[in-house]
Amino acid sequence: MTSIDVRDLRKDYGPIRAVDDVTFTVRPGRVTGFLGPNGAGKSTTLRMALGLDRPTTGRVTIGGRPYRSAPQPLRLAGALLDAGAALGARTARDHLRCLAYSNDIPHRRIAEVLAETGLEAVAGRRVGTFSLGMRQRLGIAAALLGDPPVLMLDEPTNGLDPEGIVWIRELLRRLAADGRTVLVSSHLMGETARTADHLVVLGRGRLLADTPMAAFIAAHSSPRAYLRTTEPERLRDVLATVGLAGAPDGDGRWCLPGTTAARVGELAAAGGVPLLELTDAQVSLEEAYLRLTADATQFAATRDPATGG
Ligand SMILES: Nc1ncnc2c1ncn2[C@@H]1O[C@H](COP(=O)(O)OP(=O)(O)OP(=O)(O)O)[C@@H](O)[C@H]1O
Repeated sequence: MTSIDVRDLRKDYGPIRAVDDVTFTVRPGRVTGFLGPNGAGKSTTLRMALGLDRPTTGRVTIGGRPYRSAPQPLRLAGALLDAGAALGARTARDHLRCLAYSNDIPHRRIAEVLAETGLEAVAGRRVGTFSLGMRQRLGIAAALLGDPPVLMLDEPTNGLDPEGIVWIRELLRRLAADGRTVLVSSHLMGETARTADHLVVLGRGRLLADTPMAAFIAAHSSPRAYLRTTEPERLRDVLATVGLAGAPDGDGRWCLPGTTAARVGELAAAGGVPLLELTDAQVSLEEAYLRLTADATQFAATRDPATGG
C-alpha cells in the first residue's frame, strides 16, 4: 500500500516559514481533505511532495521513497497543481502523448483518460484555446494517465461547472474505493464534507488537525437542540431546574445551545412539557473548520477597538 509520509517538514522562504515542522501520513483507501486558510502552506507541502521545491528540513516520501527518485514518477503519483501548466500551443492529446512517452505509459491510456475526463471531443484542440474548466480536466487527465496509486489534487474543482463538480466528487470517491491514496486541497467546505473521509488541516504552516471527518466535526463544534412546544412557560421552568435557558424566535422555534435533543427530550417528558418538534442541530464542517482556524487565519479581519467593529 502506498502512503504519503510527511516527516518534520519545514520550508522557509527567507523570513517566511511557509511550512513549520509538519508530520502526517496520508493513507490509502480514503479521500483526505487538505484544508487551511490562504497562505497556510498547503501548496508548498504538495510541491515538496512532488520534488518541485526542496524542504529546508524534513522530508516527504511516497511509498517510502522521494517522488523524484521514482523511475516513472507518473506511475507512482499523479498530481494537479496548476491547471495552466500544459503548453498552450500543444493539443490536449499531444500534451498527454508527451507525458505518456516520458513515463513509459501504454498509449491506450491516452484515449482512456480523455474519455474519463470528458475531453474526447476537444482532444485535437490547442490547449491555449481551452477554458479554465477544460484545462482543469486536462490536468486531471494527466494526473490519472499513469494509473497511479497516489493522487494529489490542489483545488480540483476550480473553474468547473456544477456538473464537473459532481463528476470530481464521484471520481475521487471511486479512486479511494479502488484503494488509492487521494489527497485533495480545497476551500469548499460543503464539497469537502461530501467527499473526504479524513482531514489534514494546516494553519500558518502548522499542523492543526489530522483526524477523521466525523471526529473533527464533533471536536470543533458544540451541540445544540431545536424544539417547538405549546407550553413555553412550563418549558422555561423545566429548563431552569438544570440551568438551561432559552426563548422562542419569531417563528416559535427554540434554540438551546450546549445541550442535545436526547437530554431535552428526557427533561420535557419528566416535566410533562408537550413538544411538537425536537432535533439536534446539524453541525457543518464549515462551522467546525472556522472555529478551529479562527486563531490561525492570517487574513482574518481584525477588530477595531475604537469602534468595536
Ligand atoms: N516561492 C515563494 N517565495 C516566497 N514565499 C512563498 C513562495 N511560495 C509560497 N510562499 C509563501 O508561503 C506561504 C504558504 O503559501 P502556500 O501557497 O503554500 O499556501 P496555501 O495554503 O497553498 O494557500 P492558498 O490556499 O492561498 O493556495 C505564504 O505565506 C506564501 O506567501
